[in-house]
Amino acid sequence: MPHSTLPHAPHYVPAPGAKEDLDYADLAVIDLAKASTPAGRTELASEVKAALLEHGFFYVINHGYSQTQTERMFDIADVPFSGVPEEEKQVYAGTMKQTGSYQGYKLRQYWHIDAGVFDQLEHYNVNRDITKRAHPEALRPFLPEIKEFARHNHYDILHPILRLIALSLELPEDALVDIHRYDAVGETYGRSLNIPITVLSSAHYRPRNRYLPVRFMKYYPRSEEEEQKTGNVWLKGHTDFGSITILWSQPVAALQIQTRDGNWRWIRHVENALVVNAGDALDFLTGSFYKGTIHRVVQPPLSQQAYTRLGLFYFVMPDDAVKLIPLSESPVLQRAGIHRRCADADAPTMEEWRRARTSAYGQSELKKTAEEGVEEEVINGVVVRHYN
Ligand SMILES: O=C(O)CCC(=O)C(=O)O
Ligand SMILES: [Fe+2]
Repeated sequence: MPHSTLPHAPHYVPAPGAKEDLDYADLAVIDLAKASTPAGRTELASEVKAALLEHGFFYVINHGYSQTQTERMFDIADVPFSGVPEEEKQVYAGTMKQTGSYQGYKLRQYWHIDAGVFDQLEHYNVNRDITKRAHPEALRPFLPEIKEFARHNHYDILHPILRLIALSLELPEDALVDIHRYDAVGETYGRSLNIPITVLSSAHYRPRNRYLPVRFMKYYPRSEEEEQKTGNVWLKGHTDFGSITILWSQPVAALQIQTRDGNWRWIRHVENALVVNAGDALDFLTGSFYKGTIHRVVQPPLSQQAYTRLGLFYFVMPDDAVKLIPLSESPVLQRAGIHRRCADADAPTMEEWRRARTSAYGQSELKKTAEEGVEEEVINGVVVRHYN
């Protein structure tokens, strides 16, 4: 589509880079341009393996979107927040607790953070059903571009990364691609491997998850009182629910990972790069060989505290019917030893895990543990921890 035909979106001006010298994590950079040849993929697979083992976070460059295309997506990402009246936002509010599913807005003050303080961030989750009434009016002109963005994330970024992860486990290249389909409408799958999934007949299987995993997210500066009561934590330490999360790097420093030695380190912004991290589903599928990485969001450093922070994400999950048990065919996992978080017979499907985690998040009662700042809850028989 030539640029002149695109609908106008006000330009979102991001904050300038952080001036402070922060304690940044040293993450590997995966150059996706090298993934076009078998030799390149072999090389990248070992880099991805090292990165997933060390931090569970890495950068991806050469992902196929130019700086201009990425900026345009950030402009669109701001529309649900700056371009939609508050009353209309209420109409499209999601019902996460009731349905265990993200759709539409998560409005501000929905999650309990700590000490009676609720969050100051909004997100807007896009669903696949792009019939007109499903989205606020201001967003409708951009639906074709959002759909194309989702398609690009799925086929041109996610699938190449999943091939590298499969190779790193010495599995057939498409082993993970096969359980992360874009359009899940009725077909059986898992053909290249004896993949541990619940195969439902195509006649009966209709995907219940109608939502594209695209998320726009905007954090607003908080009051001094809120900062104090929460120890500057904006979003508690957690692991993501899915297999991987693709975060489009943005300049406001606030995201931190908990390194394997227990320290919090900042994630540095890299212009037009992606920040990719492993979540619960990858942890289940690899018998904790690739662990979901704990991360949190805190108040930005002084030089960026006056700005909003706009995020753009693709939250990836295996198909709903996939049972989250280890890919025990992997010679790498066999050699490393497989650590199950629960017995295979009790393992949740992705749909069960997604719904249970979504409805509990920020709403459930958490129990303190013996460890300072660590709380936990039990979801589907599996212990889930939260870190302050
Ligand atoms: O805003 C960020 O940088 C991370 C947000 C996050 O961890 C999440 O939404 O799961
Ligand atoms: Fe997260």
